[in-house]
Amino acid sequence: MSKKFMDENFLLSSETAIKLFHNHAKDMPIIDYHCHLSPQEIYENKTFNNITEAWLYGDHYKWRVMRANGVEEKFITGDASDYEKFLAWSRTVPKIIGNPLYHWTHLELQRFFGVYDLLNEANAPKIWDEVNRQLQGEGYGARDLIVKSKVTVVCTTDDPVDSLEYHEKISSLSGFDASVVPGFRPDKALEINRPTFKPWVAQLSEVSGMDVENYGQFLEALESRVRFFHARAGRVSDHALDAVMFEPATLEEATAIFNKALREGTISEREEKKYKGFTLVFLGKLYNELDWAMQFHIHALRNNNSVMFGRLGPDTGYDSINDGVIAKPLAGLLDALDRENALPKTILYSLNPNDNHVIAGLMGCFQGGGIPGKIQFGTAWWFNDNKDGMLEQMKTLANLGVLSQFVGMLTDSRSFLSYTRHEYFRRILCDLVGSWVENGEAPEDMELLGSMIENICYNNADHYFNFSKQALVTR
Ligand SMILES: O=C(O)[C@@H](O)[C@H](O)[C@H](O)C(=O)CO
Repeated sequence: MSKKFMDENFLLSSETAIKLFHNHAKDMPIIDYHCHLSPQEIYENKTFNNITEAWLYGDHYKWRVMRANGVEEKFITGDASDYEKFLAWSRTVPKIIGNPLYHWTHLELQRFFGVYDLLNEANAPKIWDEVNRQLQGEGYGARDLIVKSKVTVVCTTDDPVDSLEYHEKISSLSGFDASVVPGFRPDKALEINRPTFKPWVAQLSEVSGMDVENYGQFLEALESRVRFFHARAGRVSDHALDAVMFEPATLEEATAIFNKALREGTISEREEKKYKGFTLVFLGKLYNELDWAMQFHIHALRNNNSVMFGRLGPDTGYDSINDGVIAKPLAGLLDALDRENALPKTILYSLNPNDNHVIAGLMGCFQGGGIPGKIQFGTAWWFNDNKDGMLEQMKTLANLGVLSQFVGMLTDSRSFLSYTRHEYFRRILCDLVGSWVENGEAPEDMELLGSMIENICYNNADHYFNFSKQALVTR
């Protein structure tokens, strides 16, 4: 007898898993420590004219499967109407069984709108009307969805030159208890060989109010932005290391490379490794001083379709997974910081599951400082953000490290309806631990296991990130 589709025990295959989820995971609040939500939309409590706005305007996960199902771009990112785009998505959903979007779509319909129908083209008009009726009613603004999802912290992804005006405005809102904190994402400061570098250096000078005519001034201005973020409750950085490039370098070498890049525009691969090596160590030491967590998102292969990149820009569904050597350069980078007793709390994610054991093994080389889970193997990211990817990441972490110190899930999303990904993760986590109990691999000690589950769902992240409860810290 097959289980009912997505019932209250969805993904839970044992009595132990059911108890762990319903008694310990389900009602825990959420710290979403990495996402791409707009602080402005949060501040403005953005409402959605229809479900296409909320679901399809920025979600390249959906765009990819629509394309793979033969939907014309007109109905994805083109000039079709919102209703036509919703119909195109409704035709796609029955075809994506096995993809996590099939579950996420129905979880979001269930949890936010009380709709338990399977979305398809036939019932699309009815669901469109019902969901839009609710969206246009009370309680469906961006902030309402955050509160409804029991989110206590939203950590956005922000460029160092960002004014953070909306984070400041949100912090002065009364009656909105969630903290919306900035995440320091200095990719443009590191990507010295990209055309964005020189204009970004000029922007850095302008927003910091500091001359940036040499590398020393560049580092001073960059530091001023770290402290600007810190004063606004920023406590995490995030780096996209599409390739892990590290070579030890002196200040003089990094200075010469910086000047050459500004003067000539391009530098050699070795020079790039040295520049990134020195700059990442400089930033890592600063993160450590401020007790920030440093995140490395490794091995994305971005913007592979040059025609569509030219037409739509980045983060539009044309990225994939990079491969290459990360073990030695990553070890060198972490060791360079550790040697100066300045390795911050660090979370390592790789888009390439082949890196899982490399990361989980390396993680164990730099734990310490009395900080539980100081070095984290980050939750299954992007193309790994599915049942198999999550299980692989958690089993690898358990086998090579300490699963009970894991800081758990994040949405990494641009949609305010994505918080059900935390529920999805929590169900998979509880089923994994429950399976160990069923097999006699873990004791049926519900107090012990319940505490482990609650810690992974929330308490570990609360302790690890120590986000200021005070939304704006003037320090
Ligand atoms: O942070 C990143 O670089 C990626 O998460 C990127 O933003 C990507 O578009 C994404 O959202 C994957 O979930």
